Amino acid sequence: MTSSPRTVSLKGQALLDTPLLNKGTAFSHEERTAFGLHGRLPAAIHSLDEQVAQAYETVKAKPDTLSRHIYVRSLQDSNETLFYALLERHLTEMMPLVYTPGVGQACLEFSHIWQRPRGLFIAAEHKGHIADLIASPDYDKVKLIIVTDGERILGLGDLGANGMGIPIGKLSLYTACAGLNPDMMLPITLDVGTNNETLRNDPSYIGSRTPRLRGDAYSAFVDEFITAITARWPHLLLHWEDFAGLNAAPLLARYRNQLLSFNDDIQGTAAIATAAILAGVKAKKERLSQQTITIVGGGSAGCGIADQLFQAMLAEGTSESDARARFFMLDRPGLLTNDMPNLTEGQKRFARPEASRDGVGRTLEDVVTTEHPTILIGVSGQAGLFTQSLMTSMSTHCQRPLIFPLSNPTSHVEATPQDILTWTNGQAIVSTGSPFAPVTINGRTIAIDQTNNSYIFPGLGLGALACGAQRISDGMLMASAQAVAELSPLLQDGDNLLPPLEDSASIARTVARAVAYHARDEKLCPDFTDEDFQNALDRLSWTPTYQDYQPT
Ligand SMILES: O=C([O-])CC(=O)C(=O)O
Ligand SMILES: [Mg+2]
Repeated sequence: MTSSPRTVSLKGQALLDTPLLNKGTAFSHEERTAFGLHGRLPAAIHSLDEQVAQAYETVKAKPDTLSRHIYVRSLQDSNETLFYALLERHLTEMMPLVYTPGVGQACLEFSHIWQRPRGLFIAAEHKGHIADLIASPDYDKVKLIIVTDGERILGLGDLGANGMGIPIGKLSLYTACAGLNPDMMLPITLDVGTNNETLRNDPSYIGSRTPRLRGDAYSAFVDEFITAITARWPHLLLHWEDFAGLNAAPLLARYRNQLLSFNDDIQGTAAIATAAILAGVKAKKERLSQQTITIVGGGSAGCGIADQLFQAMLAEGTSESDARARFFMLDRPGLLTNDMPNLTEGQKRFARPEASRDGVGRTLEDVVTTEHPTILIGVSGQAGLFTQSLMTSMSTHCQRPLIFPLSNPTSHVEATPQDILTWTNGQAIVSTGSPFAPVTINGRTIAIDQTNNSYIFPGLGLGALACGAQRISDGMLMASAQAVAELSPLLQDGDNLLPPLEDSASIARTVARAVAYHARDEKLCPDFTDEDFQNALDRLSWTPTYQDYQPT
């Protein structure tokens, strides 16, 4: 308990129903008297530590991931201090529940497990009235929004309004990892319909049962949303999440200079993949521009990763044409080539100059056996794509190939780390997007790195908000990648590419600092001193502890 009591105006049930103020059984006898809580609460009085210990036991006793997810989410909706204390103290165990893979399952079941509103569902029928939806004083403190339209939820595809689980889960990591105050966050789902027939036919589906808005109607809707939020919160950070490939990059390009915003799947994923690869390449005492990089999946993540690795090669002094030649990008038609119709702008940048066979490109097997990639990245959403023969081929041509099956959640991974390490006889440096248990191979136990944008976005957001940046530049993202790369245990004789997740708080601070100082160098924010920056971090920060309350 802190010494200076907080003045609280709510009383009775209203106080217990406010998750950021509720303490449950931790209300003291005096507080129960002052706020009319006697009888509304059972007799026992517990400390936060006791509550966390009890909640932890309850989580462990649940039979499966979904029930654990439902339980921890119910804590968030009833007592956020307890929820975040639990997350912070058991981060590596709790993250897979509130985040991938648990959140993937929760999104699949979202309509069935939905109990209490959190965040905003802005539906197509609200067109013309979006400003009214956000006018409430309830939203006065908002500084950070994660928005999705639910069309590409992890590797699970179009989940419509069920995708709301993702902004909720990702926002909780801003607090659990970077310490951002949860009272400044708002998860938003743009419910523009869904093309998922199964959902539309599910009587319990909570979203709009219409086909997705497309074309001009979609653009006008998002435009109204952006106009409304920038008028309401001029200093907002908007984090775009899990939009489908056809919209993700165009939306980012359209708005990234209009407001402080980034797309986590394109830029956050790219930054962490770059961090892990830079660390791996440096540990092998090689240069990035010497690598041959195969990326399977030409969606937002694949194109984002290619762009950022390309920039990192240029920074090594390589020419544009030499750098481009290092990339092989594959998608559904196989190796992407210039002559293919309907390539996205991002794919065009990495399509190869050779001719396809009537729109069909070379297979992944062909590319691996003939081009001898040293780095293989899977962002395809297709489980099992990295076969044994492919992995053997990778390790035949490269002593220590970097193999990153990054698709989420776990069920969509291109190959499990266990299989990859077995098939390559422990030669591969493996990193996944979702969490995996350590693998023992040839008597050596290897912890599997999670090359997930959760290493980047909490610190990126914290840094950008703290320095008051006007926008998020490519340079700020590269600074975040370099900051994480420098923390790599592999560079200090450790086994892993990335620092452990338990260090998330200090990683987020390091990333925040790198991002903010880079923004200052680029003159994207007002000048600041170290002390200003520290004060700004403190103003944005929150720790899950209980304060004493006194009534107004
Ligand atoms: O949510 C995650 O774990 C990473 C991510 O952004 C995605 O897979 O879309
Ligand atoms: Mg995502």
